[in-house]
Amino acid sequence: MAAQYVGSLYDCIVIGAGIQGSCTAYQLAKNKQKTLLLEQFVLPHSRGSSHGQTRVIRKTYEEDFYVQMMHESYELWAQLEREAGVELYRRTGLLVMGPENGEGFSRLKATMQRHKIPTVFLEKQEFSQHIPNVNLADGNGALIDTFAGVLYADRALRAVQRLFQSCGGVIKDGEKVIDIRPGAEVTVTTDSGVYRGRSLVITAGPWANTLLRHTGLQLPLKVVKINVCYWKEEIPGTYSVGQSFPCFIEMEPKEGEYDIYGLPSNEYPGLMKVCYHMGSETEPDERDKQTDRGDIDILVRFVTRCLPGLVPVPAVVESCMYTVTPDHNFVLDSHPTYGNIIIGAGFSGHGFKFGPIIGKLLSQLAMGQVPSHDLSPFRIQRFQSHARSSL
Ligand SMILES: Cc1cc2nc3c(=O)[nH]c(=O)nc-3n(C[C@H](O)[C@H](O)[C@H](O)COP(=O)(O)OP(=O)(O)OC[C@H]3O[C@@H](n4cnc5c(N)ncnc54)[C@H](O)[C@@H]3O)c2cc1C
Ligand SMILES: O=C(O)[C@@H]1CCCC=N1
Repeated sequence: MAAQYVGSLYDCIVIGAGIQGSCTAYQLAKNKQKTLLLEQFVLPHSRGSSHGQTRVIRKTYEEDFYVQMMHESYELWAQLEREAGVELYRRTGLLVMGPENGEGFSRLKATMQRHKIPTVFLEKQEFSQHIPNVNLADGNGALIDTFAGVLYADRALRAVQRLFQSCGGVIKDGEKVIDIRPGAEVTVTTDSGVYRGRSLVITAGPWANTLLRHTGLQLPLKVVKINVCYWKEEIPGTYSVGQSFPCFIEMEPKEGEYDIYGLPSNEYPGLMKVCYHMGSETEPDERDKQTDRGDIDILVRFVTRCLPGLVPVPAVVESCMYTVTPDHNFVLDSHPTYGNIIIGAGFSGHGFKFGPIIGKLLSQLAMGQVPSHDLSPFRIQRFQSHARSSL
């Protein structure tokens, strides 16, 4: 057999140049680690989870651990803006509407108060004065997280990748990883090369399990296609950033249904993004064959009831994917058998805002450091009854 050429040794190889892999690679390079970032598609691309113009950023979480991570993530986004010299965040506020006496909404209110997050609690009588052109459902309460806003996602991803390269990091795009050989030095084979790393970070989004198979591990991840819907304003500007319209989340619109969320019209003038926080299962490489529109039916009913200034038929539908864990919490952990393989996965449709802090935490794991936040909610061990390991 012909000897295969094995390329130079990196301190760390990161697989996947979505927001999590790119932020991790940047943190590693900033810490003087010789780092290679591998991406299967030619960049930029729209086949994973990090593309598109906008994402919501907020501290509005029920769980203390997410709020604590978001405190630092906001600081790191601001630092990225300074380093890159581009605007990545626009403050709009976030309106949260939810069953006033429901468990989720009550927990959210309590967490906001406990963490002293600047919040306006809206009484029913004053709701339409503060938020015109929105119908608050009977039985719903409302609050505004005043520092929440919009992240410019595509711009942020490009900025982080640029900063990574400016620290000496190497990006090889259009190179699909086809094999991983664990060991003291991990060997990573792509369709056009072989690389070695002292550590490996797998941040492959919807393809996480495809790659983890090479390491004998499978996680309970469900990949779903999201129909990203934009809706036309009857009167252009009604729900726009220019009119200070906030992002919003409606929690549990109906029993058994997932949240619905929206962002003010901005990237496509006259169109507001309103989406359902779940989709139908898909294979990541077969996304466009998944044509279920049940989520769009739910959105049409919601827009008709709640947002009377929008035409209740989506004007633009784009596609994206979530990789969802059973508890909707992330996976941030070392591989159970190979301590130098680090996994960032299962971001469950809410990971973008955490990109910089996740990058910091995964890089700390890859460098063998103690992570600066408690990662116990994100351990693989919590899936013990689900995880299928062939090791
Ligand atoms: C419609 C939508 C709306 C969202 N809204 C929000 C929001 O408002 N706020 C928020 O915080 N989050 C939001 N999210 C979630 C957030 O965008 C994701 O959690 C985040 O982008 C996940 O990033 P990732 O890097 O894990 O995955 P990806 O972006 O999918 O990156 C993984 C990368 O790995 C590459 N890869 C996979 N396999 C290989 C291989 N074999 N070789 C080389 N490369 C490989 C892929 O090509 C891909 O580029 C939203 C997501 C969607 C889809
Ligand atoms: O993560 C977010 O903030 C958005 C909006 C709520 C549902 C999922 N993504």
